[in-house]
Amino acid sequence: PHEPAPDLAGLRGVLRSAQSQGAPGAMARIDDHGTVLRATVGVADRKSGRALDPSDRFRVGSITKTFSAVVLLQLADEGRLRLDASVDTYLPGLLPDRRITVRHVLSHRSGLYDYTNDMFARTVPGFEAVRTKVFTYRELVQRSLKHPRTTAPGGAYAYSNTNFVVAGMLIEKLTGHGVAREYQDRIIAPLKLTDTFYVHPGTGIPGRHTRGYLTPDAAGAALVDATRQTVSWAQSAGAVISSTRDLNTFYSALLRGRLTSAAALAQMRRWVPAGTGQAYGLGLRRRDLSCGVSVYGHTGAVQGYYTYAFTSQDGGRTLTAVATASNNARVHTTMLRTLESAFCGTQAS
Ligand SMILES: CC1(C)S[C@@H]2[C@H](NC(=O)CCCC[C@H](NC(=O)C[NH3+])C(=O)[O-])C(=O)N2[C@H]1C(=O)[O-]
Repeated sequence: PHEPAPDLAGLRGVLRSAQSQGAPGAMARIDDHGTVLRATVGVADRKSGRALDPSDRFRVGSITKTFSAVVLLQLADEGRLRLDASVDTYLPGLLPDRRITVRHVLSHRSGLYDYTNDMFARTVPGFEAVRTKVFTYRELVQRSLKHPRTTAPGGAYAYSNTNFVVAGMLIEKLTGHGVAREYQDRIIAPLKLTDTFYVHPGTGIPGRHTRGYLTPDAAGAALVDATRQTVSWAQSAGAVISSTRDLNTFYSALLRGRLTSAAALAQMRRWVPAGTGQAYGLGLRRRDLSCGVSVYGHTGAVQGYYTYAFTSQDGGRTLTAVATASNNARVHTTMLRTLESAFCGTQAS
C-alpha cells in the first residue's frame, strides 16, 4: 500500500504524552524522500533546563545489534563466515552446544540465557553496580552459562543480549579488530555518520547530547541521571551512541542495499515470529502497522533512553524517535505510537 503522509501533529501529540508519563524529553525525526520533519518536547537536562534539540546525541541501546549483524553479514559476503556454521567453528569451546549456529545467535534462537535478567532484576541497584564496571565478553557469556538454555538451538525466538555479545566475539575473532574499528570502517565512515560513536569503556557521550534518566522501580522515587556509564554490560549488544539523523541514514541505507549484498539483506529479512505484529530477522526487527505497512529497524532500551528506529521497505521514509526515560512501561508503549504517526499518518487508537 502507498504510505500516507506523516501526521506531524499526531507525532507531537505522542511525544507530549510520553512527556506527561514521565519522560523529561522526547524527540523524533522523519526523513521522507528528502524531506526532513522534526519534533521535540521537554528538556535535554533537568538541572539546567536546556531544551532538547533534535540533533542531540544519545545512547541507542540494542540498535547496536543491527550494527553488529551488518558487520557479520558483510563478513559472510566476503566468504569469511558461514551463517549456518556452528559458533564452535570460529570460537571453539565457548558455548556448551555445538549445534548453536551463527544464524541462531543473530536471530535470538540460540537458547542462551540473557544475563541481564539477573543483572537488572533490581533496576537502580543493578545499574549502579555496573555503571562504571568494565567486563570482558567472556565474563558476560560466563554469566549466561550459569543458567540452563531457554530453548534447544534453532527453537523459538527468545531475546537475549548474550547472543550479541557472542556476535561481538565473532567480529573480533574473524577480523582481529575490536567492534569499534569494524563499525567505523564498515558503517560509520562509509555513511558519514558523524554523530555516531562506539565508546567503550569510556563513560562520556562525545559532543552535545541529551541526558538520560532512569526511572526507579519504586513509584514516585526521583529519576536517576544515567547518562554517564560504560555500557560495558552490553558492548556489541548495546553501546553505540548516535543521533536521530544518523540512525535514519543507517536504516535507510541498510534497506536500500547499500551496506550488504542483496543476498545478505535477504538473509537478514528471514523472519521468525517475535510477538504481536512483530518479527525478528538477523539483528533486525519487523513491525507490522495498523495501516498494512511493515517497517524495518530496531528498538533500544538502555538506562535513560528508549529508541525506536524504523524505515519503510524501500528505505524511502525513516523515523527515529527517542524518549529520555527508561524503566517506564507507559513511555515505552506510548513511543511505539510514533511509528503509526510516521508511516500510517494516523493516531493508532
Ligand atoms: C528488548 C528490549 C526492550 S531490552 C533489550 C536491551 N536492553 C537491556 O537488556 C537492558 C534492560 C534493562 C534496562 C532497564 N530496565 C531495568 O533495569 C528493569 N529492571 C531500563 O529500563 O533502563 C535493549 O536495548 N533491548 C530492547 C530492544 O531490543 O528493544
